[in-house]
Amino acid sequence: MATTHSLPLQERVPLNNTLQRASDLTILFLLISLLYYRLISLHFHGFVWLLSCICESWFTFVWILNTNAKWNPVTYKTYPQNLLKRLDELPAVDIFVTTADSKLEPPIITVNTVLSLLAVEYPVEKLACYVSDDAASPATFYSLFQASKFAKLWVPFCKKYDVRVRAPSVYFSTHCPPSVPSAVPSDFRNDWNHVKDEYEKLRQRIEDACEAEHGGVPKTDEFAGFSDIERGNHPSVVKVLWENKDGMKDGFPHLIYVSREKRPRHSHHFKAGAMNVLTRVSGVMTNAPLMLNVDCDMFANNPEVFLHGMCLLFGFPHEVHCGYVQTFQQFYGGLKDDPFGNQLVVLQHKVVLGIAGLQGPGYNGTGCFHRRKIIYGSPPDLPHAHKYDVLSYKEPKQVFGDCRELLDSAAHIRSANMKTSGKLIDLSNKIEAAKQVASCTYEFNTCWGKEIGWVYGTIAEDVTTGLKIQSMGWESKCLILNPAPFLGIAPTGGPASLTQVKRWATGLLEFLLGPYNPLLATIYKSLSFRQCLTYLLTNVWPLRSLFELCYTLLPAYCFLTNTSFLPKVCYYIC
Ligand SMILES: O=c1ccn([C@@H]2O[C@H](COP(=O)(O)OP(=O)(O)O[C@H]3O[C@H](CO)[C@@H](O)[C@H](O)[C@H]3O)[C@@H](O)[C@H]2O)c(=O)[nH]1
Ligand SMILES: [Mn+2]
Repeated sequence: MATTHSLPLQERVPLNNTLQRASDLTILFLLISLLYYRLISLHFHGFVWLLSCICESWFTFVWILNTNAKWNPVTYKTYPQNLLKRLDELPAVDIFVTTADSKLEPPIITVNTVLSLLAVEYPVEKLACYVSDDAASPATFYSLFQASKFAKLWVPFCKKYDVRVRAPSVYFSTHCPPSVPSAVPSDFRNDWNHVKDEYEKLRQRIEDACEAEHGGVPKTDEFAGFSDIERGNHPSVVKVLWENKDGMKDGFPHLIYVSREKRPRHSHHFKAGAMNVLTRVSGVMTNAPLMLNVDCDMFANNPEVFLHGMCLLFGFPHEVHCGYVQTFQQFYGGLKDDPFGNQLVVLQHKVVLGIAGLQGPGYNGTGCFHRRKIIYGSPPDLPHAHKYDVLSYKEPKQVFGDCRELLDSAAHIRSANMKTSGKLIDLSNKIEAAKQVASCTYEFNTCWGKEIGWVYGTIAEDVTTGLKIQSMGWESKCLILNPAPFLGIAPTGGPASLTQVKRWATGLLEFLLGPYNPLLATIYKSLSFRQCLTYLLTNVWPLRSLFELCYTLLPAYCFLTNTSFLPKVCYYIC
């Protein structure tokens, strides 16, 4: 009989793409033939010919990058039922949710994301949820405080009736209770009505607080420090909203609110800065060996997502094969047929599946499980990888900063220990250390944002951080589930779409020209060559518009100047 450890947790499934390969190669052959013809006949033609030759060379280059990225598509099947037999061995996970603006990201959205995460199927005593609020918004804090009370009702309800979508706003968007075969119908209907009423009250309270913002926040102890808080100028705020004190298995995970210190004229490094603060605060508080981070508008849509993620993280013979697990980014409530392409469907279904067959998907910034030790700069446990280990040539204090609790917790993680101490933690004892590591000046003269943590100096901190990890030799895996693991909100069009695209384009271009260039990572570090080409495919995306625009203007130009940029076709009639 198979022992529980020999049961597989995952299975690699290569996808057949013979037709796709044949058509990609045919197009490549045609492109090269055209280029050859252009080159040998260049001296018979003028400027237009040269310009089309340059554009077509670019298209051929991009086509090669595309073909490489799509060449080896694979998916992974995961077997959480085999993991459930090893429930006691599951590692702890710290969950990070980031929010930055209570107007653009209304607290009710953050609250739904948080509630969906508190209710996932995973041993609750092994989870802690940290919310970073870069706006230091009293309304967000108040909403989370109210949500922690509602969670006492919501989490048991979800588990009792095996609710599939655990974001209450989505679950209660249907007007009548769904049928639950295993429940007594009247019990279920009563519970459903009661929880729905309570959710409505919660929603109303949050709405009122948002309208009033400052005025709507009660003057009780929990809200101390919020009455006259200034968004860009305040000390660190760390508050435990809910502590699963006795490590109760039928409760729900710890919930902690964090708003890092902000001072004018002090660089805060946007989301990367927030993520590094969350890493340190959780390091001194719960120090789980794994971390999941999501944007505040991405709720957990599949309650088993953690179990599936663990199957990939621990389903391979060596840790190097899975440094992080990135879920597919999927969206809800978008426009039909996605006319602006905001939902990234082609990118994910064609390109990302192909990259999954190489060194693995890049990091997308949300819906990703990381090993904490990787964020702390540890290379995979392989003999040749140690030259990139930052700790091997620096004092821990120079790397992590001067906080005893953080140094101890980092040493524990770096010793490759997957187990937390098992002792019950008293979170209130850790608040002072947490505030210290969330201060503006903590990172001075440390490696945060450079060798360790989320990388600074770019708007696309996710791409750079993922590249840095893969440059150490780590592979990653892509988790695709049905129903989708997380669902987010994509801009539907208009200025919001353009702002997002402009930001991504700037970030990707900076990245191509900056020190974290994938070519350098392949030459000097352990990024594989084909993986480097996949990074180039996304990096050159902002430049593509120049060549595409130029090529589309050529016909009009030729028409006006009575020239031609296309080869003449001669027909011989026999
Ligand atoms: O100073 C900041 C700025 C942003 N955020 C949070 O970062 C997340 C992403 O920011 P958003 O403005 O929503 O950017 P998007 O373009 O929607 O995000 C995509 O692109 C980002 C940059 O590449 C990634 O970090 C994200 O995970 C990815 O979903 C949100 O939760 C924000 O609340 C902060 O916490 N602090
Ligand atoms: Mn967003």
